Amino acid sequence: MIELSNVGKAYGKIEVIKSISLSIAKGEFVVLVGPSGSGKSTLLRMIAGLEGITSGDCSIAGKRVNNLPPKERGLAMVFQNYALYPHMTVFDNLAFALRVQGLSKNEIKERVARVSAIVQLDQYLDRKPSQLSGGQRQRVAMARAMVRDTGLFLFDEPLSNLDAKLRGQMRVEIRKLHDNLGATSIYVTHDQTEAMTLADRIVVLDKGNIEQVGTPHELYEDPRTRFVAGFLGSPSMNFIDGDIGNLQANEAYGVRPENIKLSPTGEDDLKIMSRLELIEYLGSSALCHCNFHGQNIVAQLPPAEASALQAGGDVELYIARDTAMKFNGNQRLAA
Ligand SMILES: Nc1ncnc2c1ncn2[C@@H]1O[C@H](COP(=O)(O)OP(=O)(O)OP(=O)(O)O)[C@@H](O)[C@H]1O
Repeated sequence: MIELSNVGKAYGKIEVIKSISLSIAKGEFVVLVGPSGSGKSTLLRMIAGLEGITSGDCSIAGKRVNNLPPKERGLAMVFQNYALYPHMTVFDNLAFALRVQGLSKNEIKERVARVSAIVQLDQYLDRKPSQLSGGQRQRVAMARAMVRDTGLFLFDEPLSNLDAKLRGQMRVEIRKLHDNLGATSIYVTHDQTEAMTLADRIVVLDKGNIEQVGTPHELYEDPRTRFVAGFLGSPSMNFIDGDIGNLQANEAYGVRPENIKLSPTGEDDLKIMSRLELIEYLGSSALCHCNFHGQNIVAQLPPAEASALQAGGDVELYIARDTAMKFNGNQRLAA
């Protein structure tokens, strides 16, 4: 559906996208994730036609689109901030593009009903934008892009201004809509939870390069670099160096918080004597923030185990060696 070959973008001498190649199949939900400034939005806007392409080729549905204006690319872009028509009701804001397309009244009503239910605004169709909260306005904006049903959606952080609960609900609804329409979607976020839960495949970007591409499971279980290992997973992976195991200079262990235990797991554990500084209760688990020679180590424990501990005391941590990854600099080493 989308083919990027050696696509690059430079502003003057500064290369913000460096020769990226990526194929996206019809029906896929691909999430571009990375820290601020990694080039996610720029890459998405290049696909949309809102930014020029400095080098390489971008094709959509088999057609090279490098020089095609956004309108002619057959896609809908869902932004975080998307202007609404202030004098029109929510219904008319949503129906506007469909009327221009010449759809029948019934078809328009049906599509508006479906999409407004997804964004939980079906009660507000008669209101004007000025009578809505900020989050509601944002959802109208999203719905307005989605109602067009172009088969290809580009999302740029559409949920970032919403509260956590609504964000969780809308995430599920976006994924359902994608599945129901058989659409192809590319979704930009810096939120690793959104990436893990929404994506068929995640593309991790750093400094304008692709660090790794894979399913959420592959990237979590088998990250190729320390950057990817540290970026995906919440709470994030601990990196521990110094006098443990048989680490060489420049090497570190990577240990997920859920793999740290308070009692031995076998013969060959990594053992860490640390100082417990703080316990954070999350309800279904507790995060124990421990200090090992100045390094913060987070262990995720069942609340009952954590409640037996005292902040300020020493605590011995055990890590099964086969759950620990090893890194040299940014590179993952073989186990
Ligand atoms: N018009 C411009 N001129 C020069 N540099 C730019 C321009 N637009 C963006 N950049 C730079 O390109 C890089 C990538 O920006 P981009 O917005 O794609 O990052 P991002 O990963 O989407 O970040 P964020 O999560 O903060 O939105 C940044 O370093 C940014 O400063």
